[in-house]
Parts: sequence; C-alpha cells; structure tokens
Amino acid sequence: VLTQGHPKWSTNDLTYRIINRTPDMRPADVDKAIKQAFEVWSNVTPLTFRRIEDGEADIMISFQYRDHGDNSPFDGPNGILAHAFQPGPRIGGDVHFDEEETWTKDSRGYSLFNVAAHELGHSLGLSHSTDPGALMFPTYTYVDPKEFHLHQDDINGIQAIYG
Ligand SMILES: O=C1CC=C(NS(=O)(=O)c2ccc(-c3ccccc3)cc2)CC1=O
Ligand SMILES: [Ca+2]
Ligand SMILES: [Zn+2]
Ligand SMILES: [Zn+2]
Repeated sequence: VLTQGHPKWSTNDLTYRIINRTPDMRPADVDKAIKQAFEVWSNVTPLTFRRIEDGEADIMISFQYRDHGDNSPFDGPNGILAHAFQPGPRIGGDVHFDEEETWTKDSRGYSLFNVAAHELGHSLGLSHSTDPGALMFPTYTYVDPKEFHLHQDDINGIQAIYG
C-alpha cells in the first residue's frame, strides 16, 4: 500500500538523527528503540540507515510539543501519538513524537519502538494497511520487540517500493 504519488528515497543509504530526548526514557533506551525500529525495515529491503549526531539527516527524529511549526500540532496525552512525513527534502521523512505521551520500552504507556516502526513506514513511503495484524494498520498495538515480525502486507508494500 503506497503513499499516493509514490514518493520514495532516491538512494538506499539513508541517515537519521535523534534531535532531542523524552524525559520518560533513558537516552540509551531511546536510541535502542529507534535502532530496532529501523532494523524492522532494513531487514526486508536493501535500505541501510546510518545514525549521525550533527547536521541535516534524511530522517530527523524529534519529540515535539503542541504547535511545533508544521501545521500539525500535537494534542496532549493520547489522541495523536506521532506523525511522519513522506520521503523528500527538508521535512520529508522526518518523524515527530508527541512529547506529552508516556514513552516506554515496554507495554506501559506507548511503546516507542512500535510507534517508531509504524511512523518509519510512512517516512519510507508507505501508507496504511487494511490488514489488522499489519504494522501499517492505523491502530496502535503493543508487540514486544523480541517477538515483533512484519506481516506479509507490510513486506509486500515496502518491497514494491525498494525491491
Ligand atoms: O498515519 C497516521 C495518522 C494518524 C496517526 N495517529 S496516531 O499518532 O495516534 C498513531 C496511531 C497508530 C500508530 C501505530 C499503528 C500500528 C503500530 C504501532 C503504532 C501510531 C500512531 C499517526 C499516523 O501515523
Ligand atoms: Ca497526543
Ligand atoms: Zn510535526
Ligand atoms: Zn500511520
């Protein structure tokens, strides 16, 4: 299920940068959750993701509060959890998390790993799936990162774009 217009990255080797932190989790746990979310997608495509600490990355990841300048203000606890921009320059590919959620590395609050894996699907050009078990289904579900696996619909979608 591709995003309309079928935007995709013109290179397979992408960079990402974690701009800021959430008070809910230890920095190492944030880094690990994001790394694991990228691995979900690099495991089934030729895509590679390299983390950089400074400058402009393809995928800029940040925690944002309410109105943060992109016409999609966050709404406080629950409701909208995060959003991501489809592939492209500048804000394209970026992922914003609602800072007012309780972000965790387990089943409490919202799992940063699960939400990041879903949002990164959008950053790579995927839209939503109608398969209720798919990662790209629009409803949040917690899956332990150790047991997580992509559904065929997710794999078909990402491989249709990046082969
Ligand atoms: O495409 C959209 C539009 C609506 C969204 N709502 S959300 O932020 O509450 C959200 C809902 C579900 C998920 C999710 C879906 C499957 C697995 C993990 C998280 C992530 C964010 C976020 C989103 O990615
Ligand atoms: Ca919210
Ligand atoms: Zn935003
Ligand atoms: Zn979504």
